[in-house]
Amino acid sequence: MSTAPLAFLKGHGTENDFVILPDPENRLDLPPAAVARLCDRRAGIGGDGLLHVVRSAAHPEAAGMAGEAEWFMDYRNGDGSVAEMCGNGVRVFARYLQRAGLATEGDLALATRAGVRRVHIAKTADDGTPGDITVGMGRARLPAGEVSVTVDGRRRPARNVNMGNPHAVAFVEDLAHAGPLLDPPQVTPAAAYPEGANVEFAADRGPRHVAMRVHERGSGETRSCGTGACAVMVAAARRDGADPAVTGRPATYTVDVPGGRLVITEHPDGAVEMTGPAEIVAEGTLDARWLAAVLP
Ligand SMILES: N[C@@H](CCC[C@H](N)C(=O)O)C(=O)O
Repeated sequence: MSTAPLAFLKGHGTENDFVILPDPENRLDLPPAAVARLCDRRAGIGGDGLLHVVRSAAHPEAAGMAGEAEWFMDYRNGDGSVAEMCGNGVRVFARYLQRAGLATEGDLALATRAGVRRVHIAKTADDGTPGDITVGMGRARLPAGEVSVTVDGRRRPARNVNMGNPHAVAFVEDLAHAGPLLDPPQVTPAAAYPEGANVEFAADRGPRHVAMRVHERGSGETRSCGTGACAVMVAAARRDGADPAVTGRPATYTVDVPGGRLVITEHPDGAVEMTGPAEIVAEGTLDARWLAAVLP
């Protein structure tokens, strides 16, 4: 049983919110039930997910990246499951490092389960507003084969896009057509997503401008998903005849999410970049008695 006080922070990126647990030497055992309790909005701190901040060299999944990236984002979904990548999480993770004096404005490399991600922290404005953060999200993979998403009894064609984690993107005329999104939409064929799927519903707002809602694997409907916004951008560019690999020109889309706005560019070599805000909203100490009951 752990009784030592434990520091936490709370942050969000376009209202995709996270419990942040700094643990440089990877001393914490974080079983799924403990993560789910920390992310519980009534019985815990509350968050869509958890960012466990660990030195790459101290984590078995990241030690191989330690030469390139000092810090590893050990990301967990709100239900305690592990995910490969979290786009909003990377920005919030970088903001935490900046606030803690472990990173400065400018360039930074972070280790994730999807590989090393390059990050740029823009300059803080004169009024103190922190600069936006740009993340090199890697290349999208578009597995072959048709997929579809069924919600409220209506089946819609979707695009299978992998941004390090799996997404199904369905275009709709109206985001309300996604329904209440209380349950995971059904994605078929299930074999296309052996590890489950994040499901995005996207609607046009103007030229190179879309809006989306998302049901996240392991978290439910959230107010933003960075990898999901990138998946939507990539699917929209293919649909619009703007695939940079074909046109030879970068494509930039604005993606509105319920919690804000992200700007995403795909380059002719396939590299996807996402820019958006990230904010730390609180820091504190977990109650030792509560923690002893939650952590093994
Ligand atoms: N909110 C994230 C994605 C988090 C992981 C996802 N739920 C999964 O299981 O793949 C983002 O901003 O990308």
